[in-house]
Amino acid sequence: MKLIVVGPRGKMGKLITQIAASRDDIELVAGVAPKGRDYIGKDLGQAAMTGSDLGVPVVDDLSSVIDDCDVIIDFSTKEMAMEVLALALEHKKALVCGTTGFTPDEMQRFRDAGKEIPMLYAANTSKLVNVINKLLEVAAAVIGEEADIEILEMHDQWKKDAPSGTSKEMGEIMAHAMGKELADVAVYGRQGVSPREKGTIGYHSLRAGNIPSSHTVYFGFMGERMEITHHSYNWECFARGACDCAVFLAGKEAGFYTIKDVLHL
Ligand SMILES: NC(=O)C1=CN([C@@H]2O[C@H](COP(=O)(O)OP(=O)(O)OC[C@H]3O[C@@H](n4cnc5c(N)ncnc54)[C@H](O)[C@@H]3O)[C@@H](O)[C@H]2O)C=CC1
Ligand SMILES: O=C(O)C1=N[C@H](C(=O)O)C[C@H](O)C1
Repeated sequence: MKLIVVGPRGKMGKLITQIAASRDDIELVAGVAPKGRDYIGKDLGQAAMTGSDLGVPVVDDLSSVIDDCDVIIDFSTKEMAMEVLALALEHKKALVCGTTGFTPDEMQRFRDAGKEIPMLYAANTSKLVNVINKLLEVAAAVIGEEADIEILEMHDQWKKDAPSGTSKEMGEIMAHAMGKELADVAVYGRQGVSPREKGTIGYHSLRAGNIPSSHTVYFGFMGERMEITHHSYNWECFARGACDCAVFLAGKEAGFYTIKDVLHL
């Protein structure tokens, strides 16, 4: 499977390149970085610090290399991800997008892309987080209307979006399990009347230091509470999952896929 990595110097792009370079079932064909970076034209192995040259370049123009690949992995910015999506559609290439921070309309463009290309969107590519999502679905269906539900997510100080893509997905899963839409039940920050209406979902985002990613969902009852938590110690779990998603997508029919398809959840 021939792979292009967008943003190979980013936190995720670097790890994805390193993991892809170590796998027998992935052949890297290029990295794509922003114009003006001093590593444009250099070996992808140098840009992503894989420890040895990979014999393929970092370019600043995806369209110049896109026809050489089977799958593109994009963990970049919401602006770049939209450009990548447009080129993937034009060149009929499979795309794994793990970038977060999109509006509902932008998310719909990814779903629509599945009519023309193999498209996999995953706000979180950790296996454990996706297992947690199943637990949340069950918990919300059983106690969602009785509990005070609060999501607390923590990330590094550089993260551009809040709330995290994962917490939005967790909220959607719980809202749907209660037969509702997230937009109708999400409350951001501890504002307004207290206690809050049951069945609503409170959102809290912390940004500090270099915390890779933590998500905790609290289900508060009188006299007891339940917490469902995931902590990552670094970004490797997400990078491994992203490579698994790319291998899964290679050779697939056009369609909108999620990591649940990859993990059989
Ligand atoms: N789905 C998941 O499991 C995960 C998703 N993410 C998401 O991935 C995205 C990236 O996160 P990080 O790696 O932490 O960010 P980062 O800021 O470290 O990396 C972003 C990369 O995108 C590149 N980029 C920006 N504009 C570009 C352009 N025009 N052309 C080519 N490359 C461009 C930058 O050069 C940089 O290398 C964020 O949206 C984040 O929320 C992060 C971790 C896990
Ligand atoms: O930016 C990050 O770091 C992460 N972003 C994703 C998100 O927004 O949920 C996934 C994970 O939390 C790490």
